[in-house]
Amino acid sequence: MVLFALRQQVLRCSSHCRTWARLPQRQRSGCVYSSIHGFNQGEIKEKLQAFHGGSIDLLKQDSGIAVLTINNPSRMNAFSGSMMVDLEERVSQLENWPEGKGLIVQGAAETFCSGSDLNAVRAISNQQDGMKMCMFMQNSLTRLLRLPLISVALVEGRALGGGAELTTACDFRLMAAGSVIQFVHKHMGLVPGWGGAARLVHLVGSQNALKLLGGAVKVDPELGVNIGLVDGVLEGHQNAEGAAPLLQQAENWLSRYTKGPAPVIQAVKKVVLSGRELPLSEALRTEKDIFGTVWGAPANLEALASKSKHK
Ligand SMILES: CCCC(=O)SCCNC(=O)CCNC(=O)[C@H](O)C(C)(C)COP(=O)(O)OP(=O)(O)OC[C@H]1O[C@@H](n2cnc3c(N)ncnc32)[C@H](O)[C@@H]1OP(=O)(O)O
Repeated sequence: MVLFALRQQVLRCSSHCRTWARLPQRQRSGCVYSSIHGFNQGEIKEKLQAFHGGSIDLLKQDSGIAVLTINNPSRMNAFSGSMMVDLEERVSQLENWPEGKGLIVQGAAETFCSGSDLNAVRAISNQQDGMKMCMFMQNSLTRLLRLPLISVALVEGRALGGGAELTTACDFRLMAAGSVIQFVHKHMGLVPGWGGAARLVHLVGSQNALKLLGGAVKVDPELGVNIGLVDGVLEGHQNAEGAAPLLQQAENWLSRYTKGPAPVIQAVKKVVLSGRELPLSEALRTEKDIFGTVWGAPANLEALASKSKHK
């Protein structure tokens, strides 16, 4: 049932953009939790809104690459409750962006994100609220990862706790020299709850995931690359002499994958997503359907007419 829903989601968010946009949020979101799991999104949103501070800012650019900024510098970009709600809204905006091809997730003011805001955590430290927050963030980060955009986390400074989990909700991770990703949950008497452990196992394998979580290991760029968590290392810090600004470096890095028409780039992400999440026979059927959305479409006909050679 869940797999069928995912397949439908992958398809719907592909070719039938207008139909997709008309569907109720609940149906088109690809959420993990809904009312059948006893999850009431409106209720937890209202609760989270009470813990304000900071924002999640979205800039959609003509290049088809959007920049999502975690913006709460006075708390090292920790996620307040209202920022969790903001994130869910920004993800909805990105789900409805037909021209979109890529996404960069960064932190403001030279650091990535220090996880959930400990003031909010203290206020909702009871079991029930904790579970609701966990489900809310899992839904948002799952939808982020399932966007039909190629996404990259640009890690500068520290990505701690929930911030480390957020990096795993992107397709790729780039680290600036001197940066650290650290799943500090164990030191907080916790384990990841925003889906970070499940995604980490997929990214680096269970042995490495156990080491990173069990040892709350500080992952620097070199270790990150060695274990396959990190896809590239960027030169210097923002404004370092001689180096391009980090965001520019990340855009350059990403542009090799986002070059081309949006429907084709989105289809690329969708076939990989279905291969990643569905059993083989389901993934093959989904791939066939996604193939159907690009076969004979303008980009395909244009390429055929130009008799292009791939030398
Ligand atoms: C399922 C989710 C699990 C989680 O995410 S649990 C949260 C995990 N994160 C943490 O425990 C981070 C705790 N903070 C730290 O370790 C340090 O503040 C950190 C990030 C290494 C930065 O250290 P420093 O450079 O020395 O700066 P600092 O400590 O003076 O911090 C500057 C101001 O930012 C605040 N801050 C940093 N991280 C925060 C957070 N997560 N929640 C709330 N406030 C946070 C910190 O309290 C300080 O504020 P103030 O200037 O004292 O008012």
